[in-house]
Amino acid sequence: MQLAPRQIAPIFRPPMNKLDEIIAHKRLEVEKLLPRMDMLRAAATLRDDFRSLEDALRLDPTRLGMIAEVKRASPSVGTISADFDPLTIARGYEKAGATALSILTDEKYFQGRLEYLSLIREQVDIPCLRKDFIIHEAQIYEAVVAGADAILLIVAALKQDDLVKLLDIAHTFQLDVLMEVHDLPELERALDTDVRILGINNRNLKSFTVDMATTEALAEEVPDDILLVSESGIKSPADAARLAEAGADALLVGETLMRSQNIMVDLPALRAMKM
Ligand SMILES: O=C(O)c1ccccc1NCC(=O)[C@H](O)[C@H](O)COP(=O)(O)O
Repeated sequence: MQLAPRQIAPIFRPPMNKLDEIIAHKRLEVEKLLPRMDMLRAAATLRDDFRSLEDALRLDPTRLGMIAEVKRASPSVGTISADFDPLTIARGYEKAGATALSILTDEKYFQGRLEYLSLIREQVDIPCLRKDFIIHEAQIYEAVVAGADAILLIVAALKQDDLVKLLDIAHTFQLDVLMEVHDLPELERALDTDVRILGINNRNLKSFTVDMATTEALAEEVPDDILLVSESGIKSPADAARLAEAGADALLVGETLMRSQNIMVDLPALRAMKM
């Protein structure tokens, strides 16, 4: 008697969204970083010159704080700046009244470099945030050694245990953390930690849709003592005023400032009156 061949059900794997893809790549980068982790941790403990992002954002009670982003390219729009000069951009932002800088250090997806952070940090006086996808403590030590005053932690990219652990390590180093959320379950997870600076990203990192209503919907749930930063897709003073009205304390703006032809006018114009 001949038996019918066993049917093997095909394994269904949903296609990776961009955030999953970036995180998968970060895991490979972290593997390469691990042999240097102990050395980086030791070097990181020597630093004591951190600039407080939180203090800087609280300094002016009347106007929105501005975290201006040094961003050469992005997955959603491709190349933003063909003749990219990170130091000139950063100095221009500082001169135009930025409260802090966000510097993309991811190479594969944003054409950034860790060296841009070190270079800029030496030449400006405002806090510098390492904008990358941090999933492991080794990246925090690397950020500290490179000169970061703050890092980004994306709730959607981390399990809760890791989120709490990485936040704790950052705070041990006096490194501020911008903790980023995009929806209510992520916000609830963020509020379950010692978060002090909360970013609401108007961009969905899985689909790239951008909607200012994201900040409007979530801001109501954020306690007053937590600094609220609205991020992404901010194009005009009208957008800024809308986000101030929603309760934002600060904005994080990349593409619009990168494309500005007159940063001395355009950057201050986005620093709307706080409500
Ligand atoms: O900007 C992207 O395309 C992007 C894609 C996938 C993950 C993250 C991404 N951006 C990170 C950011 O959140 C923005 O760089 C930042 O908020 C500034 O946004 P914008 O003012 O719209 O340049």
